Amino acid sequence: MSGSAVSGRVMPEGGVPGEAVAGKPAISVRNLDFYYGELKALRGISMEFPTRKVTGMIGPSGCGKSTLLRVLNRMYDLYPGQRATGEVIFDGRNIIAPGMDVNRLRARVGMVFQKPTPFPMSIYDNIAFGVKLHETPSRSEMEGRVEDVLRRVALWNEVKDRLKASATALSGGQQQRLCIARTIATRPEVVLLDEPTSALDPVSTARIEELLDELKKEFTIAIVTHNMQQAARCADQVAFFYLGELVEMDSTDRIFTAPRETRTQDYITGRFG
Ligand SMILES: Nc1ncnc2c1ncn2[C@@H]1O[C@H](COP(=O)(O)OP(=O)(O)OP(=O)(O)O)[C@@H](O)[C@H]1O
Repeated sequence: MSGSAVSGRVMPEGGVPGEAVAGKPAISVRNLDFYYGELKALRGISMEFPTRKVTGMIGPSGCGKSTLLRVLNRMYDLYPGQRATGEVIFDGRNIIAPGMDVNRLRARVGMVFQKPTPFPMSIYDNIAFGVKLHETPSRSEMEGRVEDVLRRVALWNEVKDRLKASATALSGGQQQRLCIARTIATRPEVVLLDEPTSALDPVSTARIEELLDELKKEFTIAIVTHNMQQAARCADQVAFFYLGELVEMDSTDRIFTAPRETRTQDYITGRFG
């Protein structure tokens, strides 16, 4: 076995999980703990999210995957009693330290949720709304931006004649693509996706997965999924979590063909979870 055991966790040769996948990290997590009141939901997480790669996050229900995503753009700040310690370095700064402009952070580290969550407004305004929070583009620039992001999520042809219609009238798959368009419209560096296809049919799921392949040319992506095939298809590296700990993270091939840890092997072969 290559790699070294650190605190009961197996790391790739030479250091922090994530370094096995080449490239400069967009986000580096160091010794992160997270608490919901008294409950410690994340324990000593250290990992890298390589730039313009897809990091898949897997593990049984309650192991802390969504919690980690919520730390990466400080979504937890909205809830009293929730706190993080350690370091999450993004663009040279520890984003969980006080003094961070969290609104700006959330534009740079965008999030897409499990259930499509379009705002109750038009398709056009769903995209324009977030952009206007951070920029003041001219009307024609905004129109160009809306068209561009709708094309990139392969929704333009379906909606170009009804941009002023309500987004809530779209199908679930269309709504999720709109939510991804809305997220990338603020030109983030990182896109976080929390089980983005679990509420969608197989055709819509396939379209979102194709889209991820396109998006990773431009964005660093972290995706939580319960679907092993999806992780295998989409991710460059996969992190397996169990009871709030990062058990193992490595290239997707390695995790699915030769995991170092028995718990990872048991999970990916369906023995628990
Ligand atoms: N708002 C909350 N208040 C208190 N505890 C919470 C809260 N949200 C999550 N937890 C707890 O934190 C732990 C991690 O939960 P989290 O939702 O991150 O897991 P998960 O791996 O994303 O699970 P799932 O796959 O079911 O979405 C669990 O023990 C959960 O019960």
